[in-house]
Amino acid sequence: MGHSGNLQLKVVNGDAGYVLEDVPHLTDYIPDLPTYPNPLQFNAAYSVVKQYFVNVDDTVSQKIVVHKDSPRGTHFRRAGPRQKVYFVSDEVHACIVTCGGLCPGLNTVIREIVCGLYHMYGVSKILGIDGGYRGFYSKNTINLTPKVVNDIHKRGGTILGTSRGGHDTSKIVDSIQDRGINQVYIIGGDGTQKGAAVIYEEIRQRGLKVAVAGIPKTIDNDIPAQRAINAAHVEAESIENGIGVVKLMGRYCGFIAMYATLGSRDVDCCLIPESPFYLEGEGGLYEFIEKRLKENGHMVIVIAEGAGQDLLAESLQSMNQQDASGNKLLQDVGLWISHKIKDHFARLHKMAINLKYIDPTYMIRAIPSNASDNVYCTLLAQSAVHGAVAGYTGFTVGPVNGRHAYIPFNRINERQNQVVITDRMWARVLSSTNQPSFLSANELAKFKREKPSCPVVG
Ligand SMILES: Nc1ncnc2c1ncn2[C@@H]1O[C@H](COP(=O)(O)OP(=O)(O)OP(=O)(O)O)[C@@H](O)[C@H]1O
Ligand SMILES: O=P(O)(O)OC[C@H]1O[C@](O)(CO)[C@@H](O)[C@@H]1O
Ligand SMILES: [Mg+2]
Repeated sequence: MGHSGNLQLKVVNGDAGYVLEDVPHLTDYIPDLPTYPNPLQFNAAYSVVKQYFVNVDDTVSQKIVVHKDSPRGTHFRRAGPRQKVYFVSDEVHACIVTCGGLCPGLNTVIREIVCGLYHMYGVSKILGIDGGYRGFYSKNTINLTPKVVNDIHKRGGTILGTSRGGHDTSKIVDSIQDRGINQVYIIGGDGTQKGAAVIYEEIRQRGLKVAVAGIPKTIDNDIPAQRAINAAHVEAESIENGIGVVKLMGRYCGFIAMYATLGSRDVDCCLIPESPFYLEGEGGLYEFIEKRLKENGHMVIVIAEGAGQDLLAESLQSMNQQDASGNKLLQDVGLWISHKIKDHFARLHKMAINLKYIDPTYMIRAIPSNASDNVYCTLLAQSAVHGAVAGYTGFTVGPVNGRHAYIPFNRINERQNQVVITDRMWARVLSSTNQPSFLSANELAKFKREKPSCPVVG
C-alpha cells in the first residue's frame, strides 16, 4: 500500500484497485502524541461484547455491487471505538454547535454526543455554543450535562439555537484556543460542513491538538411531507378538476420530493432540480395536466423548491440575492407554478381548474425526530465521539452502504449529492406516477453519458 497526494488528501492505494480515502489524524501534524487504553474496555456495558473495538484497518466499501474483474474501488475508514485513544477523560474539553436551517434530530444528536462523551469516555466538560458559528465569538456558552440534555430529543429545533452566516474563521479558532477546547462537534448541512473544513484547516495550521468532527443533517422524517401530500390529494379529489401542488425542500437535489412521492402513491407528477421540465407544447407539463385531469378528474404535483429555477428566471426578473450564508435565495417555485397553471387553464377557457397550493417546509423542519431517526442520530453522534477521541479529525461521519464511516471533509464538500435521473430509483418514480420524463432523446443520451455523482452521506 502507498500514500499519495498531499497531506490534505490521504489517499491510500492497495491491491486490486483498492483505494482508501482516509481522514486526517492529529498525529499527521503533531507527532509523538501519547495514547491511552480506551476506557470502554472497563465499562460493564461494553466489556461483554465479543469484539467491541473496530480493527484499525477496517474500511467500508463505497461500491456494493461488484463484478468479478472490477477494481475494488473507494473505501472509507470504518467508524467506531478504537482500542487506543488520544485523550484522557479529564483532558477533554468538548464543544457542540448547530448551524444552518433546522432539521428533525438536532437535539437528539446533541443529547447523544453529551451522553456518549459522559457515559462512554467519562468526559464532563462539554460546552454548547449558542446560535451557530457566530456564537463562538459573540455569545455566552451553555454547560451541557446528561441532566441538561435528558429529554431534549423530544423537542424539535435545537436547544443551542442556530444561524446562517457569521463564519469568521480566525475569531472562531481564537475562541476555541482561548477556551482550551480540544474536541469540536459541528452539526449541520453542506454549508456547515464547508465551514467545519475551514476551521479544521486553521486548527491544523496552528498545530493545535483539537479534533474537528462534522455530523450531517439529514431529513429522513417524511411524515409531515406525507401529510401535506395527503391534504393536497384530499382537496384535489373533492372538487372538479382539482389540482394539489405541494412544494417540498430541496434547493439542489430532489431526494425529499422523490422519496415522498414514492412513499405516497397519490402523486401524479414529481418535479425535481435534477430533471429539467417544460410547460408548453407536446410532452410538456400543461399537456400532461390536461390529460390526467381528463382521466382522473384530479391530480397532485410535488415540486422540489429548486426545480424549474431556469424557467422562473426566464419569466421573472432574476433576483440574484443571497442569504447570510451565501446560498442563492430561490424564487418560490410552488407559487410560480401554481400561477402559471391557473393562468394557462384560464386562457384555455375549455377547462376550469381548482388549484390548492401547500408549502409544508417549516412544518417538516421543525418537528422532533421519530424513533427510528433517534436510533440513526445516536449512531451518528456516537460514531463522531469515538472518532474524535481516537484522534481522527477533519471528518464527517455518515453511513456508507449501511455501515458508519469517517469521510474526509474534502470528499463531502467536493460535490453535491444529487438524484441520478438515469438510475433505477428515478425510473421507479416515473413508473409510479406515469408522468412524462420531459427529456428529448438527445437530452437523455447526454444524461446517460454524464458521470454519475457518488452519494456517500445519506
Ligand atoms: N464555504 C463556506 N465557508 C465557510 N463557512 C461556510 C461556508 N458555507 C457556509 N458556511 C457557514 O456554515 C453555516 C451554515 O451554512 P448554511 O446556512 O448554508 O446551512 P447548511 O449547513 O447548508 O444547512 P441548510 O442548507 O440545510 O440549512 C453558516 O454559518 C455559514 O456562514
Ligand atoms: O428561511 P430559512 O431558515 O433561511 O430557510 C429556508 C431554507 O432552508 C432549508 O429548509 C434548508 O434548511 C431550505 O429548504 C430552505 O430554502
Ligand atoms: Mg445547505
